[in-house]
Amino acid sequence: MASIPLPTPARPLRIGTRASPLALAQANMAAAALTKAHALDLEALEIVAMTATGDRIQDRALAEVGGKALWTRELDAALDAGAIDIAVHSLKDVETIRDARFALGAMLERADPRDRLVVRGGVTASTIADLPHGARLGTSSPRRAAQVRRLRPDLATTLLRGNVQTRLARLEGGEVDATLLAAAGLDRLGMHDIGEAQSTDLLLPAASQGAIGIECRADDAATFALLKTIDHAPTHRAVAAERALLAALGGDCRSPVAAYAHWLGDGALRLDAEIFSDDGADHVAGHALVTGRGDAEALAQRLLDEAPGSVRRLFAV
Ligand SMILES: NCc1[nH]cc(CCC(=O)O)c1CC(=O)O
Repeated sequence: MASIPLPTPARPLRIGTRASPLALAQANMAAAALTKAHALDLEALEIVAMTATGDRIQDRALAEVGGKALWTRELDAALDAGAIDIAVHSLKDVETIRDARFALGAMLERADPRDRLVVRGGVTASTIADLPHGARLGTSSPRRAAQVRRLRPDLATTLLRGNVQTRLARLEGGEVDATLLAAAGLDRLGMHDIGEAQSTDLLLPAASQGAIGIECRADDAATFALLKTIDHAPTHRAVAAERALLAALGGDCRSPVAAYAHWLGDGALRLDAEIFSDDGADHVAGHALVTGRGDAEALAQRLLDEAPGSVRRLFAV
């Protein structure tokens, strides 16, 4: 570790992030991990915030906007140009197949991977099953929409976009009766009391949910070595399995896919996955013990083999 050149106030490490409050909180977590691991001077790190395409578009479903890398394009360009040294991402929003110019040096320890159900004032429900008949649930996630339609075909799922604060404001404004948000995001914003966590048995999370990934340029060996020192290996291996499954399906964060890997008491890694048709009417679920990429890919293939056409048609395999 002594051989890794550390950033200094004279040559600070520039940490690139999106400018949303959640992204900034995550960038500060990455900075804190580096500071703690290496007793760095605070001025040895510099946060560089930028707006992503996905942050600018608020009125349409991102699935409709199309195109790739809605959350990463600006950070990728800055990293490639040398304007920043590392980029901190909500890994859930990052494409599974990345340009070879970038290397994922670290994942921070995963936070609570669950979704929380948040209801507006005047509605009482702690689970999806409790929601009043016909309630309107807003989400921008095709996965959450499909899961909710499957559990509660009577609910009206509508589009609700924007960052966490915007969604909560629109919920309180009465636009919808309920929404689902990642516990990790709420907690990182200090909103520990907002919403009720939903069991992963009923509502399997998205691949990478709750995981923060930190990338550097693939040819920047010193920064890669620095990131390695704050990598949380159990998180990295679990999340890599989820991402391998999603990649094998040809999916991304806009696909109706849920995948969650967690460590069992005996040291084995169990990967659970579900894939849905758009309307949530059809779905396939399965799980496997995984020791590497191949096992996750095999589970993806098994799910596709078992899936009805309505589900299979969504995936590019
Ligand atoms: N797609 C938006 C997004 N990307 C990551 C998070 C939460 C933080 C995380 O999962 O690590 C969120 C908000 C949400 O889904 O509620």
